[in-house]
Amino acid sequence: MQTILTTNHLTKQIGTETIVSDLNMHIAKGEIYGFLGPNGAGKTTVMKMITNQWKPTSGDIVLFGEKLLPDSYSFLKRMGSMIEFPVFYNELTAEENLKLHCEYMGYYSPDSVEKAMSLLSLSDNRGKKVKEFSLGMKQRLGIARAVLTKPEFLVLDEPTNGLDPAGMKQFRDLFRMLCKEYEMTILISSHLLSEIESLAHTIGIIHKGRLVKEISMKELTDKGLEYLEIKTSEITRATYVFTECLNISNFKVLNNNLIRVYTKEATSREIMKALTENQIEIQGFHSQTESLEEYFLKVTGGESECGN
Ligand SMILES: Nc1ncnc2c1ncn2[C@@H]1O[C@H](COP(=O)(O)OP(=O)(O)OP(=O)(O)O)[C@@H](O)[C@H]1O
Repeated sequence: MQTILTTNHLTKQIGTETIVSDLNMHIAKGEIYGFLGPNGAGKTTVMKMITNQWKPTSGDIVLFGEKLLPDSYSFLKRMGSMIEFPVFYNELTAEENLKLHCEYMGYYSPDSVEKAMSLLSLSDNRGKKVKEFSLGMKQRLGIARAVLTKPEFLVLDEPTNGLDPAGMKQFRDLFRMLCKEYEMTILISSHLLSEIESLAHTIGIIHKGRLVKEISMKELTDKGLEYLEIKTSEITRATYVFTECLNISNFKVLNNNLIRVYTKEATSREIMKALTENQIEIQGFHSQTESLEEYFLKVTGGESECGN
């Protein structure tokens, strides 16, 4: 599997504050990588370093197989990005802004501007000055500019900001299409779990500047987020049975009579059998599936500010 981007111990300090810390991220060619984290986690900072806007304090970034250096301008031609709020020449029209970007990037393809505007449903507004654009329209124009030169790698920072639900869905469909038909690799940040869940092949979860988890959606699904919740007044003995008899390490004591066991290491039948054989009184026993949202809260220590 070819890798488009790897970061090695990527760290960014501003003043005395470490905003991104020892971050090791891996993005495979052709995938949509969902970069998930609560507000202020460090997503934008990482994206600014990847797009060479900010220099890392330490660590490095390997992009398209080569180390990114402060003067690595050629890489940028292979990338499209929209980070934070897109900025345009407000007195120029949407079409003029896009044409200008093509010139700036040295990209000459006669129908690219038209195509990008049509992909983003902007064709009817081509002649409108950007200063007359709504926030959602600017966001569309930002994506149009990012995809204009058919980049291999697209870096999008919370691209659905300012969009209504129909617009969000349209964007998701567009990203899937760009990935599948244009073979673009896409890094997309979000604090909205629902957005990432249905889109990404891999998710990286950042929390307080650290990548706390990087996992493929397939692995996440296969791993199974199914768990059993067992109610018993004999928590200590039950945990002993898990570790000593069943060799289960993935469980969590929720309170003094409730325990949650992630069931990949043993079947629920085996768990029930072992508990009853050890004369542990079971007051409740049921299986549930953890949502990605719960998973996210778990790995970020329950401090997420996420919402749907
Ligand atoms: N120029 C700066 N100077 C000092 N601190 C900064 C600067 N830019 C960002 N930070 C701080 O770095 C941390 C990470 O910010 P960043 O914007 O990367 O997070 P984020 O995950 O993109 O958040 P959000 O989802 O709110 O956009 C925050 O605590 C922020 O206050």
